[in-house]
Amino acid sequence: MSEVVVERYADTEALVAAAARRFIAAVEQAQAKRGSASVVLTGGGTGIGLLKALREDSGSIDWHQVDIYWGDERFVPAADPERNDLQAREALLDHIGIDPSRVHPMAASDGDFGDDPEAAARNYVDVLAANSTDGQLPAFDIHLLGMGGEGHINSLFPDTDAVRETAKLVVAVTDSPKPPPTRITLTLPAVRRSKQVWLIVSGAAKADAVAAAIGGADPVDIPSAGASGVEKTVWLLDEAAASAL
Ligand SMILES: O=C1O[C@H](COP(=O)(O)O)[C@@H](O)[C@H](O)[C@H]1O
Repeated sequence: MSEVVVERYADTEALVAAAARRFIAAVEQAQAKRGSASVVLTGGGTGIGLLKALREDSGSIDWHQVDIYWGDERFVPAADPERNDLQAREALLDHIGIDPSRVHPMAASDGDFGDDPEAAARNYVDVLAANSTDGQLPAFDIHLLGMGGEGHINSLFPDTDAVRETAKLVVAVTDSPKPPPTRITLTLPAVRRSKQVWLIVSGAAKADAVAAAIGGADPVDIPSAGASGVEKTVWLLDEAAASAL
C-alpha cells in the first residue's frame, strides 16, 4: 500500500520552494543509491514553477545522471509556446548542461510522425520501453503532476476514454476540453508504476477536486484520485488548495 503524505504551505511561493527542496533530496538519494535518477515532468503553473526554482538552486543534483520524461504533452509544433517540453527547456533544461540523450520529449506535431498523434503516442511507448529494464517502463523515481480545477492530471480528463484506459501506457487525446485539443499522455497504469507520485497543487479553484481526490473519488470523475505511487503518493498543497480538506 502506497504511503500517502499531505503537506500544506502558506502560498504558492512556499509550496514551490518546498517541492524544490523535496525534489533535490529525492534525486540526490536516488543518485547516491543507484548512480542516476529518473523523473517524469509535468506542465502547468506549479510544474514549471518548480523547474524555475531548481534553475536557481538544485543542490548537489548531478544533472548528467538524470533521465527526463514527460507525463503529457500538447501535440502542437515544436516551437509552440504551449509545449510542455519547450516550457521545461526554457525554465530549466537549457541551463543545466544536461545530456540531451537523457531527455525524452514526446513528439511534436511537426516532428517525425507528422500530424498523427496516435503514431506519436505509439512512438513514446517505444521510447519508454527502450529505456526500461522490463521492456515497458523506465523505473520512474518521481512522477510530478499538476492538477486542473476539475481534477485532471497529465492529459487525463474526467469521463474520457483516456482516464478509463487500463492497458495502454500512453495514449493520444484528440478532444481535450482544455486547449489545445490534441495531446499525448501517460495513462493511470503508467503513472501508478512510478515509485513516488507528487501532486503539486495551488489555488482555491482546485480545492474541491483536491478534497474529492484525497477523499477517494472515482478516478473517472476526478482523475487525480487515481494517481498513486508504488511507494509514496505526496500531495503538496498551498492553503487555498487545501481549504476544502
Ligand atoms: O494542461 C495541462 O494542465 C495540467 C495542470 O496545469 P495547471 O496550470 O492548472 O497547474 C498540467 O499538469 C498538464 O501537464 C498540462 O498539460
